[in-house]
Amino acid sequence: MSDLVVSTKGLTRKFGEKTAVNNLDLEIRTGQIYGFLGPNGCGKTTTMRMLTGLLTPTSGSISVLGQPMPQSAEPLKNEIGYMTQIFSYYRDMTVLENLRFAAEIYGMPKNKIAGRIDELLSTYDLTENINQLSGSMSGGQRQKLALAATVIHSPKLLFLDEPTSAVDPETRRGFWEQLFDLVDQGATMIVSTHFMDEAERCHRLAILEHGTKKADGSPRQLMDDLNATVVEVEGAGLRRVKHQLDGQDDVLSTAQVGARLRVLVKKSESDPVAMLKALLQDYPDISLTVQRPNLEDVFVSATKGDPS
Ligand SMILES: Nc1ncnc2c1ncn2[C@@H]1O[C@H](COP(=O)(O)OP(=O)(O)OP(=O)(O)O)[C@@H](O)[C@H]1O
Repeated sequence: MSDLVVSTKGLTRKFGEKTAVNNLDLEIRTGQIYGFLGPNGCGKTTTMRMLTGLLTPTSGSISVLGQPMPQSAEPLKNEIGYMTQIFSYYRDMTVLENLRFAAEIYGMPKNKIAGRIDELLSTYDLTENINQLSGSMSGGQRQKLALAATVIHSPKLLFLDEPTSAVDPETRRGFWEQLFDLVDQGATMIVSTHFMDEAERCHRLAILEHGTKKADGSPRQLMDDLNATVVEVEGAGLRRVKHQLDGQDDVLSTAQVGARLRVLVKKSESDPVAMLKALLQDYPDISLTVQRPNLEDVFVSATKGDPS
């Protein structure tokens, strides 16, 4: 049996003249956290809406859990959970009321609802908030409620659209621990993000820009396969050094990170340090060292853009 949970071929969505998603081929396997990494407007939400059957593609095909989308959206409703970018539960309802409402939407058997809600309140640390209006909760608590409501029917496949963009780093870490618990229980998930640290936690990633997939693979594989050498420059006058290097043929990008300038040099350059030294003869006191690539380097090299 195929372990493909989601596959698409040539998936495209246009809005008038605008191509939001362009010829996207995806293969997402069971038990993975698969990330869509890209800046605002690169097509992450549009892709998720097509994969969940909420939006019809302009062209291309989609298979989700072995069934065609959007035709199978209704029968697959109970197998899928979708946590949208904006909190989509009722702010003027309590935590308990929202969870009961979600259970009813999924048509859960009445005798299972109370037990499942108790379980979720405890897992997501919401027991004390049970009678609190969700509109009066903190962003982190609301996010836990949204996740609890999304998984109330124990879906096999979860879509999470920029789930942690409104919460602090500690809450984000805790949230990811909960995602790994869900994977451990057998779920597969697709998570969109524009945070590098979040993308690095995914098993696999697709880097998207202007609706096009620029690269995909595991974060480690993408870093190992980077088509550039990373050189860090340290010393005085980094802003001037940057301006000197920007636009040079073999320099893909420069970015200042604190007191260092991170320079991506084309892989075809056999001695990038010597090449940079030659360009920077007027700066005798700077030091240059080759560094391991990180995911941001991969992103910059794949898109030559700004991760926003
Ligand atoms: N209903 C729509 N009508 C017209 N254009 C749309 C529509 N939905 C999305 N778009 C456009 O398609 C492109 C992709 O948008 P999308 O929301 O998928 O990006 P995204 O990567 O999810 O970004 P964000 O995180 O900001 O939502 C954008 O240029 C957007 O303006």
